[in-house]
Amino acid sequence: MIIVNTIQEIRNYVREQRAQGHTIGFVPSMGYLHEGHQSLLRASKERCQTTVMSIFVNPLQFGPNEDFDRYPRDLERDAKLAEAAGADIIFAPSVDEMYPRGNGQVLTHVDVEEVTLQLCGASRPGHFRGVSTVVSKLFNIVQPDQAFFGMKDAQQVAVLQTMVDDLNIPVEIVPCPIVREPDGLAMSSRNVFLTPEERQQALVLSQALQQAEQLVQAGARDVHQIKEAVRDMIQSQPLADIDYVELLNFRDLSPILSLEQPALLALAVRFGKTRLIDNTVLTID
Ligand SMILES: Nc1ncnc2c1ncn2[C@@H]1O[C@H](COP(=O)(O)OP(=O)(O)OP(=O)(O)O)[C@@H](O)[C@H]1O
Ligand SMILES: CC(C)(CO)[C@@H](O)C(=O)[O-]
Ligand code: BAL
Repeated sequence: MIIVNTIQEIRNYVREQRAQGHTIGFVPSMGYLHEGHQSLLRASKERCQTTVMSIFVNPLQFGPNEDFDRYPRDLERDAKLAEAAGADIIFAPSVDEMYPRGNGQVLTHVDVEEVTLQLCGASRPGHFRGVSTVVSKLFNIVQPDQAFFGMKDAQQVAVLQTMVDDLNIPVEIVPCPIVREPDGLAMSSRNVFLTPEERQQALVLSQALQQAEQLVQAGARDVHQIKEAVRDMIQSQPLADIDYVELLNFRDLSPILSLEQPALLALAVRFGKTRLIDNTVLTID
């Protein structure tokens, strides 16, 4: 597995691949890889001739009281998992390489409006500004044909799709399905922080989403009623502390009163110090 740390090296590599006529697939990540990341790499490998993965814990998208310092990191382990799933090269820059002005600072930001107002955009102020700024930098550095993102971060996909549309960035955003543990918990690098008891109670998230799917299948259309059923089920677990449960129009994340299709049912819930997100897209058959 080739690992490079500088912008110059990854640019040189991509230039060589392009000279051979290869298309470039790109999987941006913050590392500490799991099967979710590997599914993105496999999707890229299927569709593109060269697959670049970036591993960068981006300080710009973390709030002052969030978990930037304790975010799990293990590049050696990541390199093995990335190689097994088909990555050709890892770009793992330092904070100074990405932000040479120092202290993770930039004077230019990319701000996507409207689709950042709700969900994680509301509960993590500045988060999506950090995401869209670093992803536009990464797109400029790697210049991929296609970029692969997990639907676990459904709002992130909406924000980045809006960014590439509005700024005419020549990359296709490819959303990929959520990968779950056998018991239903959505895979996340942050799952390692859960105590066994929190891990057990966190199963309620996927169960509550499934229950909502069943309610809709049985004819429920009232958004308030569906959200309340999800909240009640999550709150039955004493360690669960709800940040949000929202049901929005899937296309533009605008509020809805009664179920339209497709609709995004998204939630963020804390278990101890660990904040987990999950979602499902509700459709009416
Ligand atoms: N369970 C999953 N299924 C599919 N894609 C995933 C999953 N988890 C993360 N991804 C995707 O992997 C990419 C990199 O995400 P990231 O490195 O932040 O991993 P993460 O596990 O989501 O971390 P965390 O949950 O701690 O934010 C993103 O596009 C994200 O949506
Ligand atoms: C897209 C991303 C790599 C930007 O730092 C991050 O938000 C993530 O891992 O989802
Ligand atoms: N996958 C989103 C990265 C974050 O939580 O900051």
